[in-house]
Amino acid sequence: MTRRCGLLIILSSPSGAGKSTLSRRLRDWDPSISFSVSATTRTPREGEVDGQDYHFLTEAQFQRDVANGDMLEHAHVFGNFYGSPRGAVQAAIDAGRDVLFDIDWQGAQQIQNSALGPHTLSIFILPPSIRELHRRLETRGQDSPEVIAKRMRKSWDEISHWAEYDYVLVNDDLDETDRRLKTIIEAARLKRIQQPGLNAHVKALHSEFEETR
Ligand SMILES: Nc1nc2c(ncn2[C@@H]2O[C@H](COP(=O)(O)OP(=O)(O)O)[C@@H](O)[C@H]2O)c(=O)[nH]1
Ligand SMILES: Nc1ncnc2c1ncn2[C@@H]1O[C@H](COP(=O)(O)OP(=O)(O)O)[C@@H](O)[C@H]1O
Repeated sequence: MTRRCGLLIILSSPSGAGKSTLSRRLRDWDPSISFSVSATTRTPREGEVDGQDYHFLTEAQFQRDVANGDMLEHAHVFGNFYGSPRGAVQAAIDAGRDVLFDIDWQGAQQIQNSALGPHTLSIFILPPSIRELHRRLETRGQDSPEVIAKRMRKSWDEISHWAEYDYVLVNDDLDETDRRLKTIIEAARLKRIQQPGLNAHVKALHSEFEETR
């Protein structure tokens, strides 16, 4: 039987709109979803664990991985490099698991345009307002005022790609956004391409039909 290639679930949003929060909730809801731990050259935030939140690399290490073809996609965001290590994604795909990516629009485009494109499910998270986006970055309390200002300046660059995604959610009420996100994933899992076992099932139905008519 054809092996199932899981869904590649891509979440993008301007910084602070809530994708890390939603991504954590998704993984609690279904631990079989494999989170693609990105590599980055940015400095770890307080509480971030290497290998869990990100693989924190030097720029030389990052560029070496890119040159070796070890990044499925990569991009320069807010002055740092970010990329999705290919090996872990391939291992999850080989195990038939869904993979969750928290990446920017550049990474989303690269995966959508690759051979894996037909298996992607892309979701863009919009904030309810720019003012609320700013408030969330401030209340998250993890970035300096300069870093927050930079992310706010760049927010429109990200938002302007909203229409390139399969689904768009306005993350106003967190529980409601979370519920909608799970509904989208449940529906995508029922797409024909996600159920290769259907071919065998329909074949069996056909044999039975021929025998009984
Ligand atoms: N292309 C790409 N973007 C990434 C990757 N990992 C994170 N990003 C994006 O980089 C941006 C900054 O991420 P981060 O520094 O964690 O800040 P945060 O979004 O405010 O939590 C966000 O838009 C992420 O989606 C990756 O592996 N590839
Ligand atoms: N719907 C929401 N309503 C209010 N606060 C939210 C909501 N979603 C996320 N937050 C908060 O906003 C801040 C930024 O969220 P986060 O998930 O870190 O964003 P991102 O990963 O997109 O940068 C966090 O403090 C988070 O708890």
